[in-house]
Amino acid sequence: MASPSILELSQSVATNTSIFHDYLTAEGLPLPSHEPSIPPPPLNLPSEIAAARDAAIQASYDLYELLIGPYGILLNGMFQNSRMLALEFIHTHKIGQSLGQNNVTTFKDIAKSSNLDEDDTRRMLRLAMTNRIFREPEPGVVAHSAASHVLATNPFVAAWAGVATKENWPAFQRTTEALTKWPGSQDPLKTAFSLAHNFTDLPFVEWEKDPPRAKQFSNAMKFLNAGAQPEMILSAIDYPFSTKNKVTFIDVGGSHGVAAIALAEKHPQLSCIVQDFPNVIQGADAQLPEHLRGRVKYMAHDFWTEQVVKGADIYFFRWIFHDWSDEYAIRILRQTVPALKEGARIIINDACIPPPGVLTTKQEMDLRTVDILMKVFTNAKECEAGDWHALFEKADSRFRFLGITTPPSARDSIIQAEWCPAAESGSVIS
Ligand SMILES: C[S@@+](CC[C@H](N)C(=O)[O-])C[C@H]1O[C@@H](n2cnc3c(N)ncnc32)[C@H](O)[C@@H]1O
Repeated sequence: MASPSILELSQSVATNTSIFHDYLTAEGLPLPSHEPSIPPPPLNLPSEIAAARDAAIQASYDLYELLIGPYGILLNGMFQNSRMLALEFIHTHKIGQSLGQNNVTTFKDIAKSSNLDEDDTRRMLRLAMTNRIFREPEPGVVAHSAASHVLATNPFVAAWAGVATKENWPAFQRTTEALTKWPGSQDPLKTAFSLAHNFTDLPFVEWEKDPPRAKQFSNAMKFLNAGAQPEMILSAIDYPFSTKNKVTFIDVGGSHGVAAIALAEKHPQLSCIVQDFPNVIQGADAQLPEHLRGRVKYMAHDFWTEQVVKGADIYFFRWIFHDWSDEYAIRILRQTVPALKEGARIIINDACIPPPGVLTTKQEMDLRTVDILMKVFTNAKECEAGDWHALFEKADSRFRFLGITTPPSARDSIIQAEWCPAAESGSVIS
C-alpha cells in the first residue's frame, strides 16, 4: 500500500486535531499550551477522542519526516541527542526549582547560584528552550514553560529525569560495545549498563546499596505509573473477583504497590501483600490511604528465592518480567511454583509487542525504545505473544496459558496463566 502523501497527512492532522479541539472546547477544558499556568488535557479521554489525538500525533510525525527528507532524518539523531544533554544539565543543577510559576529570573542569577559560567548557562538553556523547556520572555530573562515547571516542581518527574539522563543515557553509549563483546547474552551483568556504571552486581542490588539511587528509581517508576493509567490496564484482568469472599493477591516486585492499591480500591474482598527490597518498601505503609491499611501490606522478599507466601490466589508481576532475559524470567516463575495451589493465577502486566506495522510508527518507536532499554539494562526484552506462551511452557508444563488481553490504545497487556498441578502438560486456550 502506498504511503499517504504530504497533503493527505496534513488533512489527517487537520481533521483529527479538530476532533480533539472540539471535545476540549465542548467540555470547557483549556486547549494545550506551553504556559505553566494552564493544566494539560486529562489523561482519561474518551476512547474516540484519544484515538483522534493519537492519529493527529502520528500524521504530524509522518508529515514532519517526509518534509525534512532523508538527510533531515539522519541529522535528527544528533539534534535529538542534544535534548538529552540539555535535560541532564538542567537536572544536575536543579535549575528552576526555586522559581515560581509566574516568577522570572535571569541567566546571570542562575549561573551565579549554580557556580556556572553565564554564557555557558545561557547557551544550554536556550538549547533547552527550543524543546519548550523554559522560555525567555525578554532578552536575558528566564521563566518557566509548562515542561520546565513540571520538571522543577514534581519530584517524580525529576527522578525520572535523573534515571533517564544519569542511568540510561550513559549506558546507551556503551550498547554497541556490549552487543559486540557479548552477542546474544542472557546474563544480566554482561550489559551496557554494567559497563557504563562499573556494576559487578545486578542493577537493583547495586541501587539497594545506594539508597538515594534506589529512591530515585522507585520515584521514577511512580511518574511512569502516573502516565500509564494502571486502572485501565488492570480492568483487563479476567478474574472472578465478585464471586469470591476473599482473594489474596501478591504483588511481586510491587515497589510501592501502585497496582495492589488500585485493585484493592476496586475489589473490597482483595487482601494484598506487596513484596520488594527493604529499601524500596520502606515508608510505603505510611503513604497508604487510611481505609486500605490492613488490606494492603508490605513485605521484604527477594524473588530470586522461593516464594514465602504460600497458597495465595493471585501472584501478580507488573513490569517485572521485561527486566529479565528468558533464562532469568523462568527462574522467577520456578521460585513461585512451590507456593502455588491448584487454580492459582500468575498475572503479568507487561507489554506484548505486536508484529511490525500493526502499531503506528510513533507507538512502535516508543515500545521498541523500551525493548532496547531492557536489553541495555539487563539483557532483557519486551516479549511478543509467542514469547509469553513459550515462557510458561519452558518454566513448567503444569502452567495452563490463559491468554493475553490488550485494552484498546493501551501500551501494556495482561498475560495470564493458571496452575494445574494434575496436568501432564499445560494446554493453551488462547
Ligand atoms: C520496573 S520496577 C516495577 C515496579 C512495580 N511492579 C510497578 O509496577 O511500578 C521493578 C521492581 O522490581 C523490584 N525488584 C528487582 N529485583 C527484585 C528482587 N530480587 N526481589 C524483589 N523485587 C525486586 C525493584 O525494586 C522494582 O521495584
